[in-house]
Amino acid sequence: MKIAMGADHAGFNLRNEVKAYLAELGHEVIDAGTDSAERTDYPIWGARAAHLVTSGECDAGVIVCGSGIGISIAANKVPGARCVVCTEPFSAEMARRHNNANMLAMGERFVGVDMAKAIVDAFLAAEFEGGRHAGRVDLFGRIEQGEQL
Ligand SMILES: O=C(CO)[C@H](O)[C@H](O)COP(=O)(O)O
Repeated sequence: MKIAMGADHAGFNLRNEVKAYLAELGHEVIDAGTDSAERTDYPIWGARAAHLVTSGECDAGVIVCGSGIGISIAANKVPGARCVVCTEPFSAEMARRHNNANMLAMGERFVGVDMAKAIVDAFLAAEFEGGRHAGRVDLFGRIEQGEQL
């Protein structure tokens, strides 16, 4: 798969670890930055990674900040992004199976490297189930269009 990545300063180290892991697994990583551990603003990197996914350039995204929260909020402001913060693998699996999540966010201050790898494995292995879940995911798009459900 082609995977977009992004991180702020607080997610920089974990992003690098996960990036190397994804490459080991044979995935192609497009890194939206940041490029150093210098303090920066996570919305920039979440949005840049999200645009790589929603444009179709990448198949999925993995983004990291201190908690995973802020960068996921930023990513979810980009129409078409469905980003979830996960601290354990089962949430990552369910986010794919039921919610068709296309981006995973994690917090370097919350999860260690081994847990992050397990979360990524679960996220990438799971597939959207469609069926009754498809209509619900379609509603996300209608909300983005400004529709009041
Ligand atoms: O987790 C985050 C956003 O949700 C950021 O990484 C965190 O807020 C950065 O904090 P600081 O500037 O104190 O390093």
